Amino acid sequence: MDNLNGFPRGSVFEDSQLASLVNWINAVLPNFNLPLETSEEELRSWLRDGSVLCSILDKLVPGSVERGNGSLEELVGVKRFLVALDDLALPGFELSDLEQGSMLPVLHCLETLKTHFACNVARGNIQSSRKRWDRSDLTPLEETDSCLKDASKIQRAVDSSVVSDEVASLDGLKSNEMSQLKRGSHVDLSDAKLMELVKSNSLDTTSTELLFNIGNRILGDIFERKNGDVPHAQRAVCLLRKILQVIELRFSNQAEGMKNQNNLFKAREGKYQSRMNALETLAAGTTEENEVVTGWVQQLKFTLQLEQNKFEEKKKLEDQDFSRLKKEKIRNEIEISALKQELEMARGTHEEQVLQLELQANESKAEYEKKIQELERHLANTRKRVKDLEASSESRYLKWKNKEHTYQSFLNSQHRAIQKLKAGMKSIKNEVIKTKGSYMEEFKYFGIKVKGLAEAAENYHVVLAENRKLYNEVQDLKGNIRVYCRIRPFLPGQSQKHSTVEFVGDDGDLVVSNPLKPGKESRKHFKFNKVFGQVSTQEEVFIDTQPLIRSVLDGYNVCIFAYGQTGSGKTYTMSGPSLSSNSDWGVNYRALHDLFHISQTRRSSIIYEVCVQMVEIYNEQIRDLLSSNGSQKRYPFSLFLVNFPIPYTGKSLMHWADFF
Ligand SMILES: Nc1ncnc2c1ncn2[C@@H]1O[C@H](COP(=O)(O)OP(=O)(O)OP(=O)(O)O)[C@@H](O)[C@H]1O
Repeated sequence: MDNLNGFPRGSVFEDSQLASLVNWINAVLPNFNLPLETSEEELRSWLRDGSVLCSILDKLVPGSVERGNGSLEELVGVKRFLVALDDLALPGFELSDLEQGSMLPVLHCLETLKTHFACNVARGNIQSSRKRWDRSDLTPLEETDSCLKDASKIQRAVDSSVVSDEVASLDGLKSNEMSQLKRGSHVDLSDAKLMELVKSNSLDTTSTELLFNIGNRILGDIFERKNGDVPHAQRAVCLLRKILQVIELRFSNQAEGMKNQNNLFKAREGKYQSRMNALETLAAGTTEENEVVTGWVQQLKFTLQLEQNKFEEKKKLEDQDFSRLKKEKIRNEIEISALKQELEMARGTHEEQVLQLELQANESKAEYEKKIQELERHLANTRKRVKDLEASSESRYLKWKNKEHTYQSFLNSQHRAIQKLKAGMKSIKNEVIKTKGSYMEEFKYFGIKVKGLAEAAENYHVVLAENRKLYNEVQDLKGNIRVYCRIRPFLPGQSQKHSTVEFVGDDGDLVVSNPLKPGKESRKHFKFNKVFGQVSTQEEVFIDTQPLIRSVLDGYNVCIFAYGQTGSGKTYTMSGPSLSSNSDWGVNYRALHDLFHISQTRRSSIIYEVCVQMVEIYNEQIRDLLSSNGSQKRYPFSLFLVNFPIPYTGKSLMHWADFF
C-alpha cells in the first residue's frame, strides 16, 4: 500500500542508493562528512534531531526553514523541516518514521529532494518542478484538500512562484544565477553585474524575499573578499542601499493601500447603513408596501450581512497580513540596521586596509623607484663596462693576432733552425764517433802513463820516509834537549837605565852584570842554544821550535815548557798577549795550528788522531783540569820524573801525547 506521499511502503532502498544519498548529503553539507558506508540506522541517528535535515533544506532553499528558538525538544527541528517541506509543497514523512519506524519514507524524501533540486539546478526553474508534484503526484481528493489549505500557505506558494517568475524576469542576470542567488549559493557578483543591477529598474519588480536574499548574498560576498576590494564594496553598498529603499517604499505603499481599503470599507458600511435607514422609513408606510419593503429589507439585510461577513473576513485577513507585514517590517528594519552596522564595520575595516595598502604601496613604490634608479645606474655602468671590455677585447684581439703572427713566424724560423740543428747533429754525431775512437787510443796511452806514475809515487813514499828519517836524525844531532832564553823588554813605567843584560851573542851567549856584587860575582856568563832579545817577535821564537813539533807527526815525543820567575813573560811566550791577531799567537797556538795544517795536507795518506790533556801542577801536586771530577783526581806521582813529556809553564801545564 502506498503512503500519502506516493512512496511504496514495501519497496527496498539499495545500498548503492543509500551511498549515493550520503554522498549527496556530503556534497550539500561538506562539514558533516558522513562515511559512504553509513547504514540506515546510523543515518537515522544523524537525522533524528532534525538539524541536518533543516541544514540541507536551508542550503537548498535559503530562508525556507524557520530559525530555531533554541528549544531543547528533540523533534522540533524535524517538525520545522516538515513544515518547510509542506510550504514548498514537497513530499515529507511521518515523525514516527524517523523515530523508530521504517526509514524508507525518510530516505525517499531525501531522494526526492536530491532529484528535485538536481533537476532544478539543471533547469534553473523551481516553479515548474513544484507544479509537476502538485498535479501529477497528488490524488484528486488530496488536490481538493490542498486547495482548501490555509490562505497564508497559498499566498506564500503564490509568492514563491512569483519570486521564480521575477527571478527569471530580472534584467542583467541569467535565470540560473538568480536561482543561485535565491538559494544563497555562490554566484559571480562581478563589478559590472553590480553596476548593472544598480542602474536597472528590475529591483522594483522583484519580490521582497528575493531582495533579502540578494542583500545577504552581497554581504557574504563582501566578507569573502577580505583583501580590501574597496571599489567592489562601494558598489555593493550602493546596491544594498537601493534594495533597502525599494523595500521601505514597498512597505509604506502596502500600509497606504491597507489604509485606503479600510476607508473604502468604512464608506461602504455607511452607505449600506443609510440605505437601511431609508428602507425602514419606507416600511413605516402601507402594510402592503410594508410587507414588500420588509421582504426587500430582509433581502437587503441578508445581502448586507453577507457583505459584512465577507468584508470582516477580508478585513481580518488584511489585518492579519498587515500585522504580519508590520512584524516583518520591524524584523527587517532590525536586520537592516544590523546589516548597516556590519556594513559600516566592514567599510571601516576596508578603509583601514586600503590606507595600509596605500601606505605599503607608497613604500614599495619608493623602494622600487630607488631600486630602478640603482638598476639604471648599474645598467649604465654595465654598458660602459661592456663598451670598455669590447674595446679592450678588440685591442687584445689585435694584439693576440699580431702575437699569433709573430709566433707563427717564430715557429717557422724555429722549424728551420731545428732542421739545421738536425743536420748539424748528424755531422756532430759523426765527429763524436771519430773523437771517441781517438779518445780511446789516448785513454790507453794515459793508462800506461798512470801506471808509470803509480810506480814513481811508490818510490816517492820510500824516498819521503828516508827524508823523514834523515830529518829526525838531524834533529837528534841538534840535541834532544834545547834551552832558549828570551829577554822580556821593560814594562811600561819601568826605568830602562838599570838593565842587567850586558851582552847578547848570536850563538847563544849571554852576559849578565850586577855591579852591586864584588869581583867575578859582578859578571856572569851563560850559554844557551839561542838567546832572543827584547825586540824578538813571537814568530821568531816559534820558528826554532817548529821542526821539533813536526817530528811529533812522525812518532817522536816532544816536550816544550817555559821556566822563569813571576812576571818574566812565560805566558806571553807560550800563549801570547791576545788571540785577536795571528801575530800575537804564542808557541802553543802556533804549534797546534801547524800540526792541524800538516795533518790536513797529509789526510790522503795518513789519518791523525789528536787528543788534549790539561793538568795543573801546584805545590808539587798534579791535577787533571779536563776531568769531570777534576778537583778530586790527583796523579799518584811526584813532579820531577826524568823525561816526562810535559810542556811546562810554571803553574799551568799542557801535554800533547800520542801524536802519530
Ligand atoms: N817579550 C815581551 N814583550 C813585551 N812584553 C812582555 C814580554 N814578555 C812579557 N811581557 C809582559 O810582562 C808581563 C809579565 O809577563 P807574563 O805574565 O807572561 O809573566 P809570567 O812569567 O807568566 O808571570 P807569572 O809567573 O806570574 O805567571 C806581562 O805584562 C807581559 O805582557
